[in-house]
Amino acid sequence: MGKRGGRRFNGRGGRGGRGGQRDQRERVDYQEVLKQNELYERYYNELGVVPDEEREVFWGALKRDLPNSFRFTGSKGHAIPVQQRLKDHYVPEITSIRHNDELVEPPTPLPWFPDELAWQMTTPKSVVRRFPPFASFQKFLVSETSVGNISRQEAVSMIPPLVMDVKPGMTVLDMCAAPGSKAAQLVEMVHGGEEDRMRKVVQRFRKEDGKETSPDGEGTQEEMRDGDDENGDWSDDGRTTGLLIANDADYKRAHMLIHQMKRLNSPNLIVTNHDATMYPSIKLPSEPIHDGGLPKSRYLKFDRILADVPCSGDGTCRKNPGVWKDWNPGNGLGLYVTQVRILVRALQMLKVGGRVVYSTCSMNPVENEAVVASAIERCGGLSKVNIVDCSSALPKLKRRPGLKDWKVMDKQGKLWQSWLEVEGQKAKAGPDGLGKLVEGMFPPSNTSDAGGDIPLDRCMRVYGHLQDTGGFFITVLEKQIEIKARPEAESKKTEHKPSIIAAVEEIEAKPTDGTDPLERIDALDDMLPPQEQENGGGDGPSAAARQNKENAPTEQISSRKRELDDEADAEASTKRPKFRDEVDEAAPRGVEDRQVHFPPPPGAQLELTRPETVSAPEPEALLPQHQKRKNNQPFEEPFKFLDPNHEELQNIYDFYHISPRFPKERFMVRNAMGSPVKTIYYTSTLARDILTENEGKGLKFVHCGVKMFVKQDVQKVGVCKWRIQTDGLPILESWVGEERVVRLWSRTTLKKLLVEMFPKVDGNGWRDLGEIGERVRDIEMGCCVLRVEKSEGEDGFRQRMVLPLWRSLHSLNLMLPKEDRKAMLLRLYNDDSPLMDHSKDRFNTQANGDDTSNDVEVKDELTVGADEEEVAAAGVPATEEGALKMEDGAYSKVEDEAAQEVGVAVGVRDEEGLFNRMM
Ligand SMILES: C[S@@+](CC[C@H](N)C(=O)[O-])C[C@H]1O[C@@H](n2cnc3c(N)ncnc32)[C@H](O)[C@@H]1O
Repeated sequence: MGKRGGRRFNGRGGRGGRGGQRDQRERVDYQEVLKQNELYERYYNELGVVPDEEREVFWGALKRDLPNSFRFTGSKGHAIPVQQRLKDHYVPEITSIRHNDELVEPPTPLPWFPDELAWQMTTPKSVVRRFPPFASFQKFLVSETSVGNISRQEAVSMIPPLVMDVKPGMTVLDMCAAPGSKAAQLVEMVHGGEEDRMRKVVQRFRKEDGKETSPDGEGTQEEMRDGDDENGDWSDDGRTTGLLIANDADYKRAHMLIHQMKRLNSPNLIVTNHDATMYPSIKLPSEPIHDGGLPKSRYLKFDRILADVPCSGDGTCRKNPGVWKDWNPGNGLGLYVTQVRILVRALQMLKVGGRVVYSTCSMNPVENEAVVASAIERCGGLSKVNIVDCSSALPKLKRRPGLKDWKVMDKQGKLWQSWLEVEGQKAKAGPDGLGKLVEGMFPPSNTSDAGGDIPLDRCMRVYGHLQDTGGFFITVLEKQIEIKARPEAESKKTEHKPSIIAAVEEIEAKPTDGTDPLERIDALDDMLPPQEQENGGGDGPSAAARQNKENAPTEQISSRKRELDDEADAEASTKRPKFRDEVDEAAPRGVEDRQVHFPPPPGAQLELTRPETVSAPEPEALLPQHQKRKNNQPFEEPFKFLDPNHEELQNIYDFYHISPRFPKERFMVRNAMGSPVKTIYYTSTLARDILTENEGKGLKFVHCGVKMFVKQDVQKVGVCKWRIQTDGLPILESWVGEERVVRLWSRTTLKKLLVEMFPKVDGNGWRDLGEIGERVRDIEMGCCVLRVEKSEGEDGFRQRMVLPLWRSLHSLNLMLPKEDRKAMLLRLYNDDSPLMDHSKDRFNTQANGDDTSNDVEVKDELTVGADEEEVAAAGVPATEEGALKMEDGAYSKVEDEAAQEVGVAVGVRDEEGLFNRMM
């Protein structure tokens, strides 16, 4: 074991070939990778992370392919039917498949994940993709993944959110969140139980109002009383009042995160783009003043924080073969300082009694136990911050205790027992070669500044051989009382060296309007009672930031930055090749790309966040004034909240007969004028307060809000131009008046609506639409809500569903993207037959000259590939009257006589990625 040599890393992925240049994205078969790295193996063997007798199975597991794991996502109500389909249909099907003369092992639930909502499968992806008997299972996976019901996620990566103990209503921060698998879990937790609560509240409200129409007899007063005691978050009519702020320092990755999170449609999510080592304090509205004094500034503190920090990722070698090739001790050493800074900042922003979960997918104690111990020490010791004993959490998860003793390997591969030994060497031979080693990387002594023996054994280590997973490290920290973190300069254990990235970014981020972010940062102390402040309570982010700023005047920063860049370049974080087996057709490319664990050197990271690499920006001079970039940051449209009495909102409320009880002051738009031009978003109250209170103060908000209403053209005066967007429907539907609701009970009817786009309603068409025929014949044109109700019998549904429906002049249409229709057909009816588009029939009939209908012709090919620019070039605004709009798959065709006269079709892809057709 541990010998270098043998087969060279070659061929499809590795080095060699074309002038020695490595193609970063080339696919390599994991089996072909040489799984040897002398330093990597020697280090972990010397540390004794597992007992000698386990060594062989430990390394054996790390050299095997990682099973594929996935999670059913969304609310429970959403996830359970999809999970049920897997259990009832695909597991039995797979159990009977033979591959290479052996029965295939079907997917199995991860024993430690609640409610069997996460599964793992040992059959290689390549087999599932190519072996014909898997075809229908593969189709299921792809289709449910494409609509966001299944999310591929490494099993161990699911652990940190599970031990955070997030309750609905909590305020949660995910400091390093991209690409967002854990953030998705967290946002689901913030919304826990919301569906049930919201429905119960509506039913109670309707009963009180004498309008009870519940067809399924659910939500009796009895249940309501029981429910009131559960889950606690009833203050906003059952909607969750909690918040997740998901952050990533890399602008591009922050957008990857948005892409991942958007499909969860949470109004309780904000995405930010900051360096977590100096995450800015977020201002809250001041409390009302009663005694005539000055309003006191308030800043947000969090109930839960996840610090899933950038790390060397050496626990991911089962799926990132680059680890075998590139592992070197410098990777972990170089990250220690940033990791400590992120954790200390997390602890500063935490409420007393709150929890920070610190995690990495590295097995290296320098990135794990050493970081935890150093952060505790910097925050004032165990009386301030303690490690939570999680031995009773996730009882079926096999794990090992954190290390209390370890050695540190320097960049040359020499192992050091203790800091004393390093100091001895320094005294003898000078610091050469010891540059990265600092005292904090070594095990804390019992007499450490932590005020006692830090119970590092409460940290959790997960190894690959225990449950056939990757390696992972998780620690839960609890804040006992308010803290004032010791500046790094005073902490003899941490490297006394400014974070150049942090310092440069801080200076760049400084608002030009004269508001110094440090003032806000310092003002965090204002949240504390005076005596706690005197006792060292409250700390701004920026013990580190202040120190950096003080220590690093600009010239010094640039020269030191160059120096660090050089150092980091020398360490050359590895950009790994992409291996063939890692390609997942179902998952968005790059989302699971673990390259992040080999973060680029600091200088490169700065580069990554530069707007130039994000997209080719307009030359600054050509941009309208409100779009000029500030501080070299990419431009983000502002978040502007609508006046609750805005005429457009009033029209919407009137048309849909929305209950006045549904809040009106949470609607916003994303344009500088603050006018509802195209899309109206909905946010929670706390998200709104944060966005408005911090506007123009240097905070980099990059996403918030759920699309609730989208404007489109209509065929008749009086029809509301604002359709309800699928994203916001679950939040709003219960409050929409019966006047705009269509109810459906039969599976046969829904199937027809899913398979057929634009079924005819006029003439005798409505007669083919089953139990909804008369209702849709008579309902006013425009958008309405289709309620699929629970009912008994073979043709009934066991789950209720709500879908948006559009009634146009002659036809009807479910406003669902094609992938959603197909996924539902597969899940509910095991049907993957092609969809039928009746608007095309009408087009053909008209073309043959034997149709008298007024419908407007639709030709698919005219829209495909067209985008907004084309419309702009054609001089037709996207929402111009007379337009015929068509969504990509979600046809919301508006048949308009005026449009017919235009006679030219132009396709537009709007901001939702949907096609709008202009005629
Ligand atoms: C291990 S990944 C996070 C994975 C993520 N929690 C998930 O579950 O999908 C670390 C992330 O930290 C980000 N990052 C690196 N340095 C950072 C910093 N100083 N502040 C905030 N984010 C940082 C990287 O861009 C990367 O996306």
